[in-house]
Amino acid sequence: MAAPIIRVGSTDKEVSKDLCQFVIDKATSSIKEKGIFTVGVSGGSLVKYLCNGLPSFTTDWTKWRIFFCDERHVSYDNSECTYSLYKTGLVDKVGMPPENIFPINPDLSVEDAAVDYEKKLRSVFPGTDIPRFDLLLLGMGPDGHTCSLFPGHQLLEEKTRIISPISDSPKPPPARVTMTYPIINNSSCAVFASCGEGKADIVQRVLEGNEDVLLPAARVRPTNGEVIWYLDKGAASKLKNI
Ligand SMILES: O=C(O)[C@H](O)[C@@H](O)[C@H](O)[C@H](O)COP(=O)(O)O
Repeated sequence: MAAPIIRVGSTDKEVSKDLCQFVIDKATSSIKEKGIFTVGVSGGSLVKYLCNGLPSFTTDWTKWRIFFCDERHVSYDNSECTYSLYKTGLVDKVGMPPENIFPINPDLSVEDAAVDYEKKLRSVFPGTDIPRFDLLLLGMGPDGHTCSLFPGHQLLEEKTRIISPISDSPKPPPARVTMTYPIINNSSCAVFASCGEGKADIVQRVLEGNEDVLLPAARVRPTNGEVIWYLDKGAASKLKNI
């Protein structure tokens, strides 16, 4: 895999604008090429970056298929529910058909919700052993986690399941459903967005560190794909090689 591409904006607002432009360009080329755009989104600050920027763009929203790189296993009316944040912040705003976004079912147990979600996901990628997303949009926590894949967790070693439950997430809430590396590293393009000086240390460790135990975000290395980092000046402030 080629080295990650790093794009630095002066503020988080500029990161949001540049990131959304990139997402729209990806969608445009995927829709032109295949008639569909498959994208995975994450929670946390990424919700703000995408929902503040994407609604102002023109695209054929009917051709989008939005999945979740991870989701908290909480009811839809819980403020922690990532799906509900995108439903109100993007889907309803742009008039996207609600059937084009695929939530995790909070009424099932976390294990059954993961199985149910994988079935829904595979229905959009018929005939493929491991679905290949056009784009995965990721965040990274201060400990280097991404999706709901946390340092030292046995899920980092998952080699067969593409979607897995987790019930001991160190980042609350504890119960979640997450993509695993087999599907993440089969994507065409994985994009991280991180802003703020609080992320500077972990960004430097992930992008320039040579730690023998790779941090979860550093393990995102699509076999036939690219990794792009959208950072603001604060998050990039400790990088030496840019
Ligand atoms: O739902 C979640 O909790 C996320 O998917 C999680 O992986 C998030 O992306 C990181 O924790 C970074 O979050 P921030 O960008 O808000 O620090």
